Amino acid sequence: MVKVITIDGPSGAGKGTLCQLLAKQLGYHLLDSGALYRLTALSAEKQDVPFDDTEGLARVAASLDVEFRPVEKGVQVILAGEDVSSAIRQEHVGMNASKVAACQPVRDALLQRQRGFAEAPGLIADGRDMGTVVFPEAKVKVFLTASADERARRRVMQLEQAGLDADYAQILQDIELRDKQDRERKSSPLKPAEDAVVLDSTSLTIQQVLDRVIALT
Ligand SMILES: Nc1ncnc2c1ncn2[C@@H]1O[C@H](COP(=O)(O)OP(=O)(O)O)[C@@H](O)[C@H]1O
Ligand SMILES: Nc1ccn([C@@H]2O[C@H](COP(=O)(O)OP(=O)(O)O)[C@@H](O)[C@H]2O)c(=O)n1
Repeated sequence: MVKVITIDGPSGAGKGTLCQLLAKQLGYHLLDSGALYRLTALSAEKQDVPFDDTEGLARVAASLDVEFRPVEKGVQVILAGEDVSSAIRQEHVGMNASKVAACQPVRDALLQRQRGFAEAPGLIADGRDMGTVVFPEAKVKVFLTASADERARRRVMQLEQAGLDADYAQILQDIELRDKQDRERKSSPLKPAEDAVVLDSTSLTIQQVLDRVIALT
């Protein structure tokens, strides 16, 4: 049985950072499911598929030509031969990802692709519905949170470090809107699985978060 550890939670809680560290420490594979929704949004934008065209969006999701290439500083995301690692991290792409992610046919189109990442010796799965829908049998499930203020502060620092523009008030507003959309949608809403451990990282360092999750494994 492949071991799966699911890390779900809202934007900026520290999921991506934690998952990379866990994957490295445990020697497990990594699934960044949010990247698949971001790629669907970016591809739809490139192909002029409107965000209310459910069938069109599902076709885009089903036909994503994507490669996750491990590099020294994380993972390079290649879409149809083009490096879109930075492009998919833009705030507007995150917002559009949240729109396409509310569409059940898109979620259906991505489900098997996500499950395919579960290979020996194990998988760290990062997202919103990893513990509730995609890997409900996972033995270790974490729901990572932090206050909206702290998450916006972290995102501003992250974007600035990547040389991108970042306005705190705008980012806080975007984070709160995306939280609301993700929590209130009918399809796979953002919520802790019943058997998830809820971890609030607001006043924890990255190392403290990592230690607490390692202790659960
Ligand atoms: N516990 C923490 N304390 C302070 N900063 C953190 C913590 N966890 C993550 N960060 C930083 O916050 C930013 C957002 O983290 P990220 O892992 O991308 O969040 P998510 O994947 O949940 O959106 C990153 O720059 C990361 O280094
Ligand atoms: N398993 C997942 C992962 C992401 N998503 C959607 O994709 C968007 C972008 O996810 P992400 O994990 O890349 O976002 P951040 O937490 O990095 O801001 C989220 O706001 C969700 O709407 C989802 O619906 N289900």
